[in-house]
Amino acid sequence: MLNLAILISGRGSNMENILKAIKKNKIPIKPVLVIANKPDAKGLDIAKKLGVKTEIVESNGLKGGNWEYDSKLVSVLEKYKVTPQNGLICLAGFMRIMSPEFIRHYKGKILNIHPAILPSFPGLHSQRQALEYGVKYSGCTVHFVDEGVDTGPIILQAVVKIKDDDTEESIAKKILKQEHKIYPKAVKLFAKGKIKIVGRKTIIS
Ligand SMILES: Nc1nc2c(c(=O)[nH]1)N[C@@H](CN(C=O)c1ccc(C(=O)N[C@@H](CCC(=O)O)C(=O)O)cc1)CN2
Ligand SMILES: NCC(=O)N[C@@H]1O[C@H](COP(=O)([O-])[O-])[C@@H](O)[C@H]1O
Repeated sequence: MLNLAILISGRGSNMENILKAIKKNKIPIKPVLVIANKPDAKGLDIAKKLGVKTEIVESNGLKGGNWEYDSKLVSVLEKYKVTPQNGLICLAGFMRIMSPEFIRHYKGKILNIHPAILPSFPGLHSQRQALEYGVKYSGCTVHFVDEGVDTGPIILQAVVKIKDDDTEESIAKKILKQEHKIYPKAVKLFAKGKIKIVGRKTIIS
């Protein structure tokens, strides 16, 4: 069975949702670790209450895309036997760009949830980008993480309608509801070996 590590920076609602779905739906993957890059990440206590080990690997001002930081992550991940051979890493509100070295080390073993229908509105504050652009629909995307920002092969997407009286907060709230539906589904598909990467696309069996 694969070992799962979930990386967070804050609230951790996607992490919590994945852990509860694994237990409730008997998803064949073993959650062994939650890592936060911020010591005050609220999700850490939630993970502990759900019986999952936690570690803090602080950024200490190191910019994203930095192997000095990511190499520390790899040491912790391997301590918990989350290796390229038997591991899956889920980025869940982990607000750091992963370095090319980290991506190469865990090639095809890193997923991310993004609060927009990629390739629209990559990067930060995607819900605000959607509001300011005036789109009528937005949503969320689970994708493989590659060396680009939010450019990896897409696994699952879900759509929400944007109404004229929506705010950044109300948009984020309804997108998050969809995130909580598709991320556990993507973890289940990966754990069951149902996802095949073909070029820059995925084939789901
Ligand atoms: N190599 C990749 N790393 C990450 C990806 C990815 O697609 N490729 N996805 C992100 C998640 N994410 C959007 O979904 C995202 C997270 C963070 C940033 C960003 O610009 N971070 C800044 C710091 C911001 C901060 O500290 O608040 C940075 O890292 O310098 C953009 C997109 C996860 N990583
Ligand atoms: N660009 C990355 C990004 O914006 N990620 C977003 O951060 C939130 C984390 O919430 P959570 O901590 O409650 O899971 C989620 O909405 C996730 O899509």
